[in-house]
Amino acid sequence: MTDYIIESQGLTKCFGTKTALFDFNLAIPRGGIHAFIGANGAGKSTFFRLLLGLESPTQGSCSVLGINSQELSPEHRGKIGYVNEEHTLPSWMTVDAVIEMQRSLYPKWQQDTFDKVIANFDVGLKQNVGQLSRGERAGLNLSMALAQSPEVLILDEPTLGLDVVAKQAFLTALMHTEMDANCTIIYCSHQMEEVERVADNLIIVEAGEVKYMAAPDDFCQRVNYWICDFETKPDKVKNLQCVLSLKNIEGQIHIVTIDQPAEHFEAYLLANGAASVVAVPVSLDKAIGAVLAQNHRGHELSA
Ligand SMILES: Nc1ncnc2c1ncn2[C@@H]1O[C@H](COP(=O)(O)OP(=O)(O)OP(=O)(O)O)[C@@H](O)[C@H]1O
Repeated sequence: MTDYIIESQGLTKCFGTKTALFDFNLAIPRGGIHAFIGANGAGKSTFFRLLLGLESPTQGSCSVLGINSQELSPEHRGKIGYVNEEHTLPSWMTVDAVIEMQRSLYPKWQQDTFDKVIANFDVGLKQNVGQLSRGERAGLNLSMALAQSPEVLILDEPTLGLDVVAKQAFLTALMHTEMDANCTIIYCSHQMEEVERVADNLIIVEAGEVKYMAAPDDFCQRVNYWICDFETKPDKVKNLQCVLSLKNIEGQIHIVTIDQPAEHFEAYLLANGAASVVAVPVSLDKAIGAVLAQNHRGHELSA
């Protein structure tokens, strides 16, 4: 039987008249890095807050480590790490005092992990936390979260605002530690190059629902990209359900489809006004971009 470390069933969360999550069903197996992807306001952070028991569901339920999120004890919480974009830490304390505080709170604290990860960042132990740069604060936060030896680590936009070097250091530290510690990492980011680099599994959230869950390569294989010459306007093609996007770029029609066998679709295009059809490889970035764009703006056509 699969060991699911995170599960949700029929999870719904409304804020007044706004529905942030609706019938959100998910089962995440233990281990690996699972990337949450979705447009702004899709419901990702709301799901994390429900998972951590910081909010209560309107309907349905979710669990982490096999425990209903509304019933997490301090001991369970000690097995869950959470890092968000704000990297909130007590600004008046010195770095070594914060580390000492964390070390005393987490019985499974691993000093060697902390030392290895913090070595990627230029953090002085005697500095006040408030004096650290954003990247240094992110590094300190990640080092402490990983040293806690969490079974689940939730990273919600952890690299927001970091420069390229700090971002690389963050990702390198994260990937090495994940392999060592075998914890399950939930990684939420809008940065597709990061997702491409770290994710074993993609969870694409759209308007409060789980839309797709697949390994990155499997997801890419479901998406096709076509460049065609049309003699007439491809209006019929535009409205097909499998078409994620259709754009006129310098007189050629670029079409992205999902879950549509390539040979069938090529024949369909040729039978419906295309004079020529060329299939081009799809990057993960493009595949995800097309899925998110569909929900954002609907299909585009300026033919
Ligand atoms: N406390 C709240 N009160 C009212 N509405 C809320 C509250 N928290 C979230 N929402 C709404 O719920 C929806 C989902 O928000 P959420 O923060 O989960 O999105 P997200 O996917 O994390 O977005 P982003 O990528 O922009 O961070 C949004 O429309 C948001 O305005």
